[in-house]
Amino acid sequence: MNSGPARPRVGHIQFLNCLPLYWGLVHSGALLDLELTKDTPDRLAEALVAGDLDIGPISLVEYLRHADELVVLPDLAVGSDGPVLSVLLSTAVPLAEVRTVALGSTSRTSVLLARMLLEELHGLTPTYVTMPPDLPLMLREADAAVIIGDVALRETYEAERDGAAHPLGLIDLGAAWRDWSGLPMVFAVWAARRSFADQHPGVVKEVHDAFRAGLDLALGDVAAVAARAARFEVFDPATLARYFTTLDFSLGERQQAGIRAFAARAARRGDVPPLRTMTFAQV
Ligand SMILES: C=C(O[C@@H]1C=C(C(=O)O)C=C[C@H]1O)C(=O)O
Repeated sequence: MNSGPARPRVGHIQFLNCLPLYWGLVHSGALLDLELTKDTPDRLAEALVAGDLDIGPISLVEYLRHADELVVLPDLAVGSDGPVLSVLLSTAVPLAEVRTVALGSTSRTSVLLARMLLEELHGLTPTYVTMPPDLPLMLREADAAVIIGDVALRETYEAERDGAAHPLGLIDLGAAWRDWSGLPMVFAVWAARRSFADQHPGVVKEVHDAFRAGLDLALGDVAAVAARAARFEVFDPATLARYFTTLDFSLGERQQAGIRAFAARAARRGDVPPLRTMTFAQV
């Protein structure tokens, strides 16, 4: 039997932030044409850079570190233009007294954003420790913690529910970035390995089309996506619907300006090489 061409190896962030994309792939049937790997953002970035994945989401900082090996898929990102709800600096002491910060190990971009804000905006010089994303454990070791994804979304909603009784301070880093820079924050983009895109431009276009169409499908029916997702999540449908519509999945001019502003700051600190140009996949 002829083995036929292999399915593209595609990454998927196993956080609620990417559930609308997954819904779209399921409903369009495009999922059948992909070999999908679900994982945390840190591991997906590592796999894409190592060549174990062909296409996938990549934390912005890891993209900036490997921009020469990657091409960006247009019109797709995980970001926010203001509050994001799921990227937090959580504090157990007043901000000015923060001396130690635990950085969640699944994040590359939000942890750097938090460091920039603490050091450059607030003039603090804390010491940092990287830890698994477990907030109570992190705050046992440090005065503050940076968390992303579902863990952070839960903390946002508990803080809203508790009001003044909530024991922790909370800074939404999407909101903090916009206040500081005036721009949207892009936490992750989708990219293909440049060598894969050169060899299989049609496949990259197909995957991009499937993502974009799937996302439009999901965002066009957010109530249904939220209701279905709520069956197996701790969040209620209204909470999920609000989250899915707060996230900014676009990668337009303002989002790209946000990327350039973040990249310039990160490069100035020596955390990433200077960004020359963002090369987009031909789709
Ligand atoms: C908005 C989010 O965006 C993310 C944040 C990332 C990071 O900080 O490195 C990476 C991928 C995205 O999942 C989130 O996870 O809540």
